[in-house]
Amino acid sequence: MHNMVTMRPRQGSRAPHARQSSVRAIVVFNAGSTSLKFGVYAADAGVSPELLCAGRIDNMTADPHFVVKHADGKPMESHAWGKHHAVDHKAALRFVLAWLKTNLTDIELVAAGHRVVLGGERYGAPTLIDGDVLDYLDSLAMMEPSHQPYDVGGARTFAEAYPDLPQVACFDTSFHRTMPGVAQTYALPKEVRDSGVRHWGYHGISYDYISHQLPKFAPAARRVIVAHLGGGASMCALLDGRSVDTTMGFGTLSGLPMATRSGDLPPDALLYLLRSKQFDTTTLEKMLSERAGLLGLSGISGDMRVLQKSADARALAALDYFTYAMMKYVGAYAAVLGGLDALVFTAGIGENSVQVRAALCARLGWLGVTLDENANAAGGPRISTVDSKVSVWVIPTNEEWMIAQHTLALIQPERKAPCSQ
Ligand SMILES: Nc1ncnc2c1ncn2[C@@H]1O[C@H](COP(=O)(O)OP(=O)(O)O)[C@@H](O)[C@H]1O
Ligand SMILES: CC(=O)OP(=O)(O)O
Ligand SMILES: [Mg+2]
Repeated sequence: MHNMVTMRPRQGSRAPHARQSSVRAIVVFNAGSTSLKFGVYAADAGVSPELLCAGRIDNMTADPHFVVKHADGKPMESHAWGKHHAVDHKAALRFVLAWLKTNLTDIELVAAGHRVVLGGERYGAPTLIDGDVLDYLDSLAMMEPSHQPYDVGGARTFAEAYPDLPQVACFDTSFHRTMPGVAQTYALPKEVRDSGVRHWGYHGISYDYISHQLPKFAPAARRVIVAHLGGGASMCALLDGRSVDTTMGFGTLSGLPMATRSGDLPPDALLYLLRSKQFDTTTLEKMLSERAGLLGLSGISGDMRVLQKSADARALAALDYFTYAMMKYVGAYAAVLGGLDALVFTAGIGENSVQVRAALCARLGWLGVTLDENANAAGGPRISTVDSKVSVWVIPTNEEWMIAQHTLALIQPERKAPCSQ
């Protein structure tokens, strides 16, 4: 075990011998739609990546907050920019790098790992990054414009600061390449399917992590649905730990309604909006990704914390719509799986919203789900009663740990990749 990382004193100079005792470490970045998360992990520790400190910049477009914690959860640093201030992903990553450089006296960075949402036809597994890889991943921004540019931009920004360090990209889409052909396909002519219009599926790094955690809690569960409910939200049907279907489709707008993203919308409605000239492709995309979903439905906010506190009927209607959409997919995926053994909630909303978990479970009584209200209020891990036919869990995701594991495995090929934390 390494000692807890130390913070450099704000005033005064670096300890003269800090370099000799420095800990070799990697930094991992996870750029989400509303946040930039990062983790610093020891590079030379045992088989499992050892966290040294972790942090995040949350609510980046409205009220950005920077928080860093030691591995044991003790606060290390916090900073707020103030309301109505926006921090973009490039500025956020630069801020984190500057903070690491200034404040961690005993860390020597040796590599970086990045979450990249879309790996395309070329990458079904994590890869070391070079200029050619970045150019290919950049070219996919045409398919997924809301995360891909700043995911790839993160690797480019890191390379500006540390041009000689290796970097690794881990893809959201990789985990879903186990889906059967029928679930990866849209009913389109071959030349269109061949141009990359297929059901990619996202949040795969998170599902991969959960698939390795769940057996510790529910070893016999074979037919599982995981609900990753964050700023972006999706559900995944897993059979024996492998993805067989998932709600996000070609890009990150489809499937469940999200904070500000529409979720499923019929193609004829999109054509109508373009044909009637209410929107062009740019304004349509902006509306569907920034003004739709829970924000569009409620007219109040896309932030679940705000909606849950509101007594406004529009907020209640938006919450109702959210759990209704989830219920429909649970029904569909129970059919795909031939039944259901376990349901897992994860990510910002899934881990924290007692209300959303209760509302979905209440809709799933027909499937044999019985909620334990006290356990739900306490945050789990098990939130279903002992006699519930389907066990229900709250398991915090850890995409950063998963990326750290892949990054270490690629920069140290002799290292044996463990399956679980
Ligand atoms: N206590 C809470 N109750 C309900 N929702 C919450 C709570 N804390 C965070 N959230 C929701 O979690 C979302 C962010 O989740 P996260 O997984 O971090 O998102 P992302 O990776 O997409 O940035 C926000 O939309 C926020 O509303
Ligand atoms: C893929 C995606 O939507 O990611 P996030 O939920 O982190 O925005
Ligand atoms: Mg996320």
